[in-house]
Amino acid sequence: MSRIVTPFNARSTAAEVIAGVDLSGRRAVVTGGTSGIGLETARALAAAGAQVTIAVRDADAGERAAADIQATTGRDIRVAHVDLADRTTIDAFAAGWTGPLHILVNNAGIMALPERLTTAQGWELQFATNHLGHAALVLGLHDALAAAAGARVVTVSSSAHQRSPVVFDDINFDNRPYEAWSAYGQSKTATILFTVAMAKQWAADHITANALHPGGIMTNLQRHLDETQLRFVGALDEQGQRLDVPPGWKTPQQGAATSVLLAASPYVEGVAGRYFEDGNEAVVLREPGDGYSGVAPHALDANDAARLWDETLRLLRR
Ligand SMILES: NC(=O)c1ccc[n+]([C@@H]2O[C@H](COP(=O)([O-])OP(=O)(O)OC[C@H]3O[C@@H](n4cnc5c(N)ncnc54)[C@H](O)[C@@H]3O)[C@@H](O)[C@H]2O)c1
Repeated sequence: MSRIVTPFNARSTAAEVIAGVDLSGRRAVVTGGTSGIGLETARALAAAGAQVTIAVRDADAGERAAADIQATTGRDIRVAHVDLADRTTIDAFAAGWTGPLHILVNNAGIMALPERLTTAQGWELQFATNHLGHAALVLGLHDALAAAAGARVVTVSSSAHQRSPVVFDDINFDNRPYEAWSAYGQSKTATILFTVAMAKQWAADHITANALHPGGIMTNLQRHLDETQLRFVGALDEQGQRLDVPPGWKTPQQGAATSVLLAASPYVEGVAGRYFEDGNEAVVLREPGDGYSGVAPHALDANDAARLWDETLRLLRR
């Protein structure tokens, strides 16, 4: 399998990646479309003509985001209530969806919670939100995706997947000390493994699935980082103020570019089960890596992907 290379790079914006693409008549769902990368992803898809629904936890924030996108694109945006840590809202949204769904962007996420929090089911919150919630959503929307005959599922992972494989024997940190980055990393590895499995499981339905790292983008995501951590990643100026775009980081419009590429670009037509960054397929690393670029072998392992698919279905049946 040769590596997919496009004309785009780390500096490309969502608007540049989607220029010339007409999404009229296509329907798209973007989770977490209220801020950061999701907001810019929804905006770019809407600007290209798609009928976009943002699936959001906070309805007021959703309405504000929809008004913002409408003001810049002239397109109506639908807002749906979906809390990815609350199964009932996911199931209600999926059950209420009618007709084909052409694009699903699993974008919402939480990062590096300083303490171990769990859902009502006892699932560690980052695993529950970043992976299980999206898995329930994707599975609930399967028939709508299949009906689109060529649907694309795009999942926003992170280079932080390099920090941990899925620890199948103790996913919820019941028997090991909780560590924020291991928990986030595990959840993001799960999103890639699930993508690999989905691409295989649903190939006959003409549904493609790919995952990505968006780059470093200063958003609400970093709200759990303390000053030391923010300083370590270069996110503060000399006065200790957060920089909008620290050196080497991206703007939200650049951060949305790889999501939009995978959601709509002809450059990746038919491509499935792969992991991208900076608009191109990432290099597969020999070992987990430095946490910045490339994809770790533990995130593409076919056996772990099949195991996670089965384990996810089992957990969601509970
Ligand atoms: N910003 C970065 O540097 C960076 C780097 C790597 C990966 N990512 C990933 O990019 C994605 C988008 O993050 P962002 O940087 O735009 O952050 P953000 O905080 O601005 O956006 C995250 C979105 O997810 C939503 N969300 C969180 N929990 C939710 C829940 N339970 N149900 C529904 N929605 C929920 C939030 O409301 C928000 O709209 C995340 O998956 C994140 O892990 C971001």
